[in-house]
Amino acid sequence: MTTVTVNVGQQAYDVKIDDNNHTRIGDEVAAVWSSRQIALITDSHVGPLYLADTTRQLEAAGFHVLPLEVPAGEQSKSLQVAGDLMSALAEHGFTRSDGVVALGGGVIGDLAGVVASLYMRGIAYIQIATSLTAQVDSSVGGKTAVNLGATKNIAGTFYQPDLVLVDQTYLATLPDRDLVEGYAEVVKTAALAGSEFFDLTGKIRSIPDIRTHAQALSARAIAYKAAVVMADEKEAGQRQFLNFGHTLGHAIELLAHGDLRHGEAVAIGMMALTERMARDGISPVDLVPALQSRLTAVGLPITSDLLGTPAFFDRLVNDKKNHAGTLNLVALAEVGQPVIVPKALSAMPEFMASI
Ligand SMILES: NC(=O)c1ccc[n+]([C@@H]2O[C@H](COP(=O)([O-])OP(=O)(O)OC[C@H]3O[C@@H](n4cnc5c(N)ncnc54)[C@H](O)[C@@H]3O)[C@@H](O)[C@H]2O)c1
Ligand SMILES: O=C(O)C(=O)C[C@@H](O)[C@H](O)[C@H](O)COP(=O)(O)O
Ligand SMILES: [Zn+2]
Repeated sequence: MTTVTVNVGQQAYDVKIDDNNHTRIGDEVAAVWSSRQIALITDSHVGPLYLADTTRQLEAAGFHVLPLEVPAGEQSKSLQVAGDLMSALAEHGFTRSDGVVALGGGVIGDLAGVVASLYMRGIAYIQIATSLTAQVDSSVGGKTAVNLGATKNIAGTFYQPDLVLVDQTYLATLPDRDLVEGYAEVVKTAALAGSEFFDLTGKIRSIPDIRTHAQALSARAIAYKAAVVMADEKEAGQRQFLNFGHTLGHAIELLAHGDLRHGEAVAIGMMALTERMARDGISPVDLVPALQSRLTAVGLPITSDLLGTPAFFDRLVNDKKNHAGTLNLVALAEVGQPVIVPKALSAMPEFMASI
């Protein structure tokens, strides 16, 4: 068992990484919560696989469980779905003594986090991370979000969970494409963290390699992310680095209308920005093939026709690192040395013209 403790202000919680966690859910939840009602939120892919057993374990530990299932996929990250879930909690008499457990990937974690943070102005929250994205990134740090129309993660909160359970056993049922999308966030984190972690990703040459090393990748990625979040929970400074690849990536993700997963779009965003920054002497030239080799080894896309289109530039305005018309782009001066490169939004079309 690897335990990473995330200490933010007056609140601290554990991220527990172990391939037996899926059998210990009742005990682990009971160790942090006394008896209460639990809204167990999952999606239509994870539910049929794990909802019944998770419910059984929580009930055996003395909890009353309200299972709530939403359609799988990014479209469930909406105010409508969040509102429907909160209405269900109200109908079932949930109070501030009750809690929300997210059982799923990043979509369920982000959505259930919104529900937990808004219902009665905040009730307790636990994440059981079942996808690689959730196990290396989204379950930790307290960013919750839904999308509004064409804008990604535009409504949300910073709201930390009481516990995160990570168990690579769940990945056995995760389809390859969803696994690989999560791996893009691993490459992002490794490039930010430094050469030791980045060199490790250089040894991942196939999808089976990701599965073999998932636990080690998760432990390293979460340790790095936890340290960043503890230093800057609300993204006033260094937490912006975790957005490497996301400014361009989120724009592409939205314009692809579901054809690209989040991690795939982030992979494209990391590559496009690094190529451009290398040309300006901000990023080292050899970082371009190093990133490209890690991403393409597992089949991640590295470019898109959507980059540089007028619609693409229109989307950049909604990035949370846009301050009064200046975009704070995250680039790498070296592996392990992220830097902020401010660019006027109005200068972006010319800046990216040659990509
Ligand atoms: N809050 C954060 O810090 C943060 C960080 C990274 C990504 N995100 C968000 O996370 C989302 C992407 O996360 P994701 O890749 O987990 O997507 P996802 O939650 O949609 O999961 C991907 C697919 O895998 C399925 N799935 C999940 N676990 C499974 C399992 N064990 N077995 C079988 N199927 C399983 C899901 O049903 C879905 O179809 C995006 O919305 C992104 O914006 C948030
Ligand atoms: O935790 C963070 O901080 C991140 O930026 C992690 C990202 O991987 C994640 O996709 C996040 O949701 C993006 O946040 P946003 O603030 O750009 O919506
Ligand atoms: Zn991300």
